[in-house]
Amino acid sequence: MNSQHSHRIILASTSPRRQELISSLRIPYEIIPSHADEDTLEDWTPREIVEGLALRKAEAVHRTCLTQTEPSIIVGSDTIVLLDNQVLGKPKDEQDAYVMLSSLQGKTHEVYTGVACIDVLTGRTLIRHRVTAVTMKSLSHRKIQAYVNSGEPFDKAGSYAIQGLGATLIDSIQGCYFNVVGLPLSLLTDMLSEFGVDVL
Ligand SMILES: Cc1cn([C@H]2C[C@H](O)[C@@H](COP(=O)(O)OP(=O)(O)OP(=O)(O)O)O2)c(=O)[nH]c1=O
Repeated sequence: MNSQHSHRIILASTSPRRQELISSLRIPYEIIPSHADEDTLEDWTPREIVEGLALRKAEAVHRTCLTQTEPSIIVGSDTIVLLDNQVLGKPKDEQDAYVMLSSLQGKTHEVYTGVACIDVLTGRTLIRHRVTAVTMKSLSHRKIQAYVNSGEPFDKAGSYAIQGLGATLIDSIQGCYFNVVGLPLSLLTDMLSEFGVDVL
């Protein structure tokens, strides 16, 4: 085994975007989808939501790996959009996606992503988050409806995907792009490094 990659990475996620992003790190990994519930309390701050849910996803997978003897790091992650102190998750339906995009257009919002890493053998846990500011262009009703009709908003926090057709809706961002897509690679590699796993 390469000493750089002394641990296998276990991504606790069903998100195809996160799977694609982690594969770009070129380290050995496997996917174990986490089916943790995503309920949160009313008084949680955005940071508490994304860090709490990232940890819950990683812990749910950790419970299934307790007998494992191979050194591994479990990675859980959660993304929300915050506009004027209001949390926007995934849209429930087309109407919900339309309303979210109408409120986001022409304004700057924040995307929070939490990342939790658990060392399977020792239980050592690190939890962090990143924030990226995203400014959306002013959009006509026709454009918003056309984007909703594309089907892309579903399954995406805030009802858009910056990595897809949604790129055409964005004016600018400040901060990590990968944080918006759902897995801040620069933060994650810093965290992995603290476990002795160096990507480069
Ligand atoms: C803002 C934005 C979000 N998203 C996605 C990333 C996440 O998959 C999703 C937020 O939902 P999450 O609940 O964070 O993740 P998930 O349910 O898709 O996957 P899992 O919990 O199994 O890891 O929104 C984009 O793909 N592009 C974007 O531009």
